[in-house]
Amino acid sequence: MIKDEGTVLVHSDLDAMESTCNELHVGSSHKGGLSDISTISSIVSAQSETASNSGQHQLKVYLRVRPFSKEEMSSNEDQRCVVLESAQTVLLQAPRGSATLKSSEKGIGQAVHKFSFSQIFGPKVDQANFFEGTIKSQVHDYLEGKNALIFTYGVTNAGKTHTIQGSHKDPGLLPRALDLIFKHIKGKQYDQVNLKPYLSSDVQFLGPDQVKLEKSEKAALFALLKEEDDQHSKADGSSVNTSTSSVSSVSFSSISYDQTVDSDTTSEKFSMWVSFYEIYNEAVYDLLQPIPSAKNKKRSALRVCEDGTGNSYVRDLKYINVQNSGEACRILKIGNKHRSAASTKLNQSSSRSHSIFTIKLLKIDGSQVQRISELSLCDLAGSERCNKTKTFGERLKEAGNINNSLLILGKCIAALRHNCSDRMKNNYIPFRESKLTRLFQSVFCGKGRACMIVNINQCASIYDETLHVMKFSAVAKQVVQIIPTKPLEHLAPRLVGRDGKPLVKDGVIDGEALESYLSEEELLDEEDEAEMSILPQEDLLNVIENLKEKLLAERRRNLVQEIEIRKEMGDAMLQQLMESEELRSRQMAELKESYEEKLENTFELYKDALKDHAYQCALERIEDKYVHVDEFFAEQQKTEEFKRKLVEAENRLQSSAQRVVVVTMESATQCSPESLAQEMAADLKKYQILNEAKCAAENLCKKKEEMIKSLEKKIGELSETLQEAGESFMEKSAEIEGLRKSLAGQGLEINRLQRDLAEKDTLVSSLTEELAKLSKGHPSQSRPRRGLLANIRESVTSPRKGPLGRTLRKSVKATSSSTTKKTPFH
Ligand SMILES: Nc1ncnc2c1ncn2[C@@H]1O[C@H](COP(=O)(O)OP(=O)(O)OP(=O)(O)O)[C@@H](O)[C@H]1O
Repeated sequence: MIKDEGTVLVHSDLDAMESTCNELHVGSSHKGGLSDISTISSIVSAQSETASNSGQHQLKVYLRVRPFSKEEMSSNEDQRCVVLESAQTVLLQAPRGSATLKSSEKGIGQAVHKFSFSQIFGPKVDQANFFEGTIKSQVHDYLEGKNALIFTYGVTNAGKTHTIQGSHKDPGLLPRALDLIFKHIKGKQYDQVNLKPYLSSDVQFLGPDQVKLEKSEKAALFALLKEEDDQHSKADGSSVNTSTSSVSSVSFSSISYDQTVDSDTTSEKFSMWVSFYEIYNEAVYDLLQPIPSAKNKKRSALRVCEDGTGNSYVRDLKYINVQNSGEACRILKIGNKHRSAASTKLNQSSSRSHSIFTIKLLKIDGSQVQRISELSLCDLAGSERCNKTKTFGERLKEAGNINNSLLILGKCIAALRHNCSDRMKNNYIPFRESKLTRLFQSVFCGKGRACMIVNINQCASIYDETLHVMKFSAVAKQVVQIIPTKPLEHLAPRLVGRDGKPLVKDGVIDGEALESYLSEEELLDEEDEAEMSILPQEDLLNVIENLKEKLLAERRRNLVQEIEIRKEMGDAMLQQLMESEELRSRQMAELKESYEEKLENTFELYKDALKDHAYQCALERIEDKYVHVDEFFAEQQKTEEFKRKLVEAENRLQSSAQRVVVVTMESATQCSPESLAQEMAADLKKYQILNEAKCAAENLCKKKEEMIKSLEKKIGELSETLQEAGESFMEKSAEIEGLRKSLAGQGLEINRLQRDLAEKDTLVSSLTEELAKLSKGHPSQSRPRRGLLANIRESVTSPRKGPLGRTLRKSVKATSSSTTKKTPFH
């Protein structure tokens, strides 16, 4: 929050601040330009640097905005891309022509982005205020024994080297830190050179000859600088004052602190050692190592190793004892001369490597080293893109390596952030994928506090890259480091002898401790063999004895590890088998159920289909000539009625005919022939009517009989159809029966498979028991070792043929025969 011009109230609750990049819609004004805010941020005190007591620290991410150079000022570029809103927030507004603006116009992303930082330092902030506002408190913590890592991140030409090193007149963070440290230890310096940092965080006790060697190396290094200076001055044709004072004049006369030096009342002493190396094209080079004069001779790269505690260190890296800031500056100068720099399109002298300057401070009480603390300042190479910098050939390869290691750094930071946001998750952090992250790993994992300085320049031409850097930093800001609150005194460094063996108070070599202390890389390798050949015979024998012991111990460790791995693998296999068996039986049951269901459904479908079919057929056949049953019965009744009437008519006809005969006979005797003829005509007429009725009735009867016959025929056909339907139903039932039988067969197959599985279960459990017996025979060591992965790989890829496998079989035999006789490893 800006109180008034020139004053800033530091946000009391940094955690509450927005820590991610916020995308805003265009509309924020360009008002309140940089100069207003930059003057404000310059006086921010180190109050915000207070570490939390909980041991959790949000990664400090500072932003430094470089001022425009004269050329940039006079160019026509948009100079309003970066707007400092407050001491913690900054707006980035995409300039015309930038890819970001083009994308936002297409509706992808926004044109304005807002970022927050632990603290923002504008272009007018000078080096002294920047130091005060950023790492000064961390340097104080370092003097109290806390490790620290400070690294700068940004595109090329953004001011990273300027921030870390500065210039002779305007020194940067490193010279200021050195100066502060020397002021703090003034009068308490350990004036001997016999205690030297060793491996990652231990101390080596040097013998007189080693001390001599150290001194001569240092003198040679300084002589080299003098020589080079002489050569340069001859080439320049200027005269140079070669006295020590002239060299130490490189030190920072401009630095002045109100630092009261403690009076030397205690027996505490401090010894300071510095190293300077670079990571160039994924290879580590010692910048304090003279560059080979022969043109075709290459600099030798150093190896990154891990000590017994898993911390990475650069093997054979030179550490030089420095007594004052002048000497430290000369070391920095020598290293800078050897550093890989080149002229790129964007920067006249662009650092093409990541350079790391490390200061190790030993706190010594009497002859006891109480603690060792480490401060590293890392100047990362620029994160530019190749097309912007017009890089080709070697430059392109450099850019590729730079971008790759920065990409991995980004991945590590993102994974750390992810793990912080969800404590339950423990995502893999790819520290081992680049040398840079390997060396940063221990700090990020709690060995010390890290702090990131983001450098940007405001040029519109590099806006897209700058935005990328800002997004990276937004992620970094969310990383929370968990640092043990215990002071480092509790972790007093291990003191080792001249040949790297740990020393105990009475001077006796502790072989056991040594064995567990040395890393795999410290075991016999080609270089060791080469070194051995120049030792006297007695020493050689000792070395051989020592190596034999180490080898034995290593073999035992490998054996135990292999047994453990095999046991783990056995358990895992068993688990997998059980799981797959369970899965299979579940699948079988489900399959059975689904088959049964399908069969039932098909059966029902067939049944329905048959019914439908029969019904349809019957319907089709009777549809046209359908006669209702009631009608049929009515017709039958009518026929019966007609038949009855016909019989009656016939009877009546007969009786009439008889009467006619009688009457005729009577008439022939009694009546006149005329009346008789009339009567006969009338009777004949009656007879004719009756006969007609009879014929009609007979025709009707015939018709009805035909109808009955056709209906009987239809019924016959219907019963035939039903018969056919019944037969097809029987066929389908037989089919269903067949399917049921095959299902029963499958059930038997499942049972057989289950029996097989049970047999395999017993086999696995017998194997597990065997393994358990084996592991009982060999007490396990759960300490994880480097090379475990190699062992696993070996045992997984060639468990029978691999050397580890052979070792196991041999060792198992040897162990089983010897366990009863002796226990050599206890
Ligand atoms: N805060 C600043 N004040 C004045 N000048 C600065 C500032 N920061 C950087 N410069 C100048 O800008 C130029 C580029 O800076 P520098 O070489 O430090 O960039 P860099 O980020 O280290 O680049 P590279 O990654 O290519 O090495 C130098 O001339 C430097 O003096």
